[in-house]
Amino acid sequence: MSNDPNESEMPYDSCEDIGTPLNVQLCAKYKRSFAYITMKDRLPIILTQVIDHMSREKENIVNEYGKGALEELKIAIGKISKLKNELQTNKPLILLEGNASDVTIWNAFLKQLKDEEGNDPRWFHSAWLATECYMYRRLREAFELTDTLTSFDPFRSKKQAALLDSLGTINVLCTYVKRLVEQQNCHCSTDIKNEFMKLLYVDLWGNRCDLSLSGGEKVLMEEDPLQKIGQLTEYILIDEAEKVWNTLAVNREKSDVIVDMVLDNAGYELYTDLCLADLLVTFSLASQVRFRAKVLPWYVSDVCIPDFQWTLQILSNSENSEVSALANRWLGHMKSGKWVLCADEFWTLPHVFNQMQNVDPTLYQELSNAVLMIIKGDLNYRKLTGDINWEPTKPFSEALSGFRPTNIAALRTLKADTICGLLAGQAEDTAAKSSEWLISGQYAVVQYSSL
Ligand SMILES: O=P(O)(O)OC[C@H]1O[C@](O)(CO)[C@@H](O)[C@@H]1O
Ligand SMILES: [Mn+2]
Repeated sequence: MSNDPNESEMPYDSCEDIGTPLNVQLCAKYKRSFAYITMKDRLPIILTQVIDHMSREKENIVNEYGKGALEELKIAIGKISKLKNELQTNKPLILLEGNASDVTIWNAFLKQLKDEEGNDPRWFHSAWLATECYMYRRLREAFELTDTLTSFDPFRSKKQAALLDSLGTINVLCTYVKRLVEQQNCHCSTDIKNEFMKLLYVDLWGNRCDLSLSGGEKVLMEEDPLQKIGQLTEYILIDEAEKVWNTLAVNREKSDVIVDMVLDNAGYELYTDLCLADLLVTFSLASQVRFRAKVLPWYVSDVCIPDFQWTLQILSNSENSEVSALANRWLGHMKSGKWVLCADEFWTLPHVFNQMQNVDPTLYQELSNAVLMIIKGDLNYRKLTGDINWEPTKPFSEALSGFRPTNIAALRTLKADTICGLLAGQAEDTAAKSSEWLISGQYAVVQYSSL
């Protein structure tokens, strides 16, 4: 390894052949970690796919964004190739350019991200959470600084295909949910609880469908997700769904009961989010659900505002009359204000959630006005619990490290090597059954922390 901290090097030489030590943040410098595999293999593949997509779709992109887009597309491809090279050769992370509103926060973050020896942050040596978020932000920069491609989303077609490919499952779920919400008066509170639990689990398993883990490949869903719930129970390592229900039940029928849902992936997962959100407002468990989307293309499949709108529009135009009726009902929720769609900058910053109160006090305050915050997915879980290699038995509420805007429910399938809140011996038992238990998406948790 070179002694000159500014000289780039091949990352593989400079990483230690050990796993992540306990109680430190995940980082690609530990070769026996998912962070290392992600930096070395997964992220370069994602960037290559973006470049291939842009080259292949050149004509269509020019048709959509205008003639000037051709030249800017070439320049953007060059920038993304450079970005990939910087990553693969472990260069220092450079500051962001431009006047976008998050640039100052990002650059302040990057400036304080020195390593223990005071060296500049680098792809393989700095916190994985920071470097991976930075990659998506730099990708955005390649389009943001153009005249013609500012609204271009390199993952849009993958997200759209993910929804269209899961229409079979969506049809099945739709028949069930439509009947449920249309017969809202025939349900006693035990029924409502059962239905809530079912849709919560469907929503949980919907998180298996992210496209960043699969390298952009489709993740096919079960034909009938409701039938699968029972078989999947043994894969839920921590199940605090009952506590989530209790929080909602004590506030039922009250006014001003807001539930925030921090969204994760577009496609089938978003559909399951919407089904659960319909149940919440229909059965007076919430007077309003606020969906929290991303402001820029993120981790391949995350929901941005246009993805949310496109999803409702496509479903409302469906030839399947039940699918279109349910989507129209949802458009009605948007119109009436029972559902609100927000996009907040904080979710695409590199900060862990316990920094929200300092970085975005307004968002923290808004979340404090909700009765419950449902946090979807693996990345959000990592940010929620600090992205630290905790002792697996570390209590969930302690791992939140002071982030307590309201009651919190985290719904996550495990796709990164961090976990907390397990019983003694549970991590070892699960690892004995499946060595990939932390990263395969096969296992899940529903974790709850009360205010
Ligand atoms: O969509 P999710 O559930 O946040 O998953 C995102 C993916 O990104 C990572 O957090 C990092 O690449 C993975 O561990 C996970 O597969
Ligand atoms: Mn995601």
